Amino acid sequence: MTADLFENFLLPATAVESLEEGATILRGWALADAESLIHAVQQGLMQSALRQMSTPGGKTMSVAMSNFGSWGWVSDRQGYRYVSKDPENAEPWPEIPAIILNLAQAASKKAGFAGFTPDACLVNVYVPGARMSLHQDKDEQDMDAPIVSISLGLPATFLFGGAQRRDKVKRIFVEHGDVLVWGGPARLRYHGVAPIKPGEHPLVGARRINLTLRKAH
Ligand SMILES: O=C(O)CCC(=O)C(=O)O
Ligand SMILES: [Fe+2]
Repeated sequence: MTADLFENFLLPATAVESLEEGATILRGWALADAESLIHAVQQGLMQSALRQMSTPGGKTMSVAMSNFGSWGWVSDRQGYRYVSKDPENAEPWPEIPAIILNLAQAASKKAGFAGFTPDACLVNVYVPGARMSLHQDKDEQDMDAPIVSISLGLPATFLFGGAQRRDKVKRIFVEHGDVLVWGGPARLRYHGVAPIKPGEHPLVGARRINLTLRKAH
């Protein structure tokens, strides 16, 4: 019996799927750390609570959000931007928990982007019915840095489009523990999330949690 038969015995399987040049799905990459990640998110949210922001056009977003890191993404009547303090409490955003930072850095390296140093972690919480319409992530200063997106809780259909809004969209089923990385030639791809289907996840209930790590500055 060979040793390598047991080499990865205790590690959950991670399958690496290439979506296109610069875009990778790491299936199950966050699975082993999921409980610790969720715990870290809950801790951070005690300091900077979830809130439903409004779009520049005045609509309330269906996704509830908060941020960890030196910079937090916000939206209001003035537009989209990164700010260093939580407008709700005028305090700096909580630090990015080490477990989240380490995982994002390992994932980006695995996907071909070594040296990723995110300074912003957007926390998106979806309840069934919540969605995110097609958009580009373009409020960051450094387009050389990739985006790492961690999915926890209820599954979702991630919409991954092209360089133009009208381009064909791939529908990607993402579930608890999956990590998406996109950067380089794929950095400005349109993307979004289809309405979350009703369901119950054993760790987080009727919710999907998404952590999006970026380098804002
Ligand atoms: O929830 C997701 O998977 C995507 C979130 C996203 O695209 C964003 O926050 O910019
Ligand atoms: Fe996005």
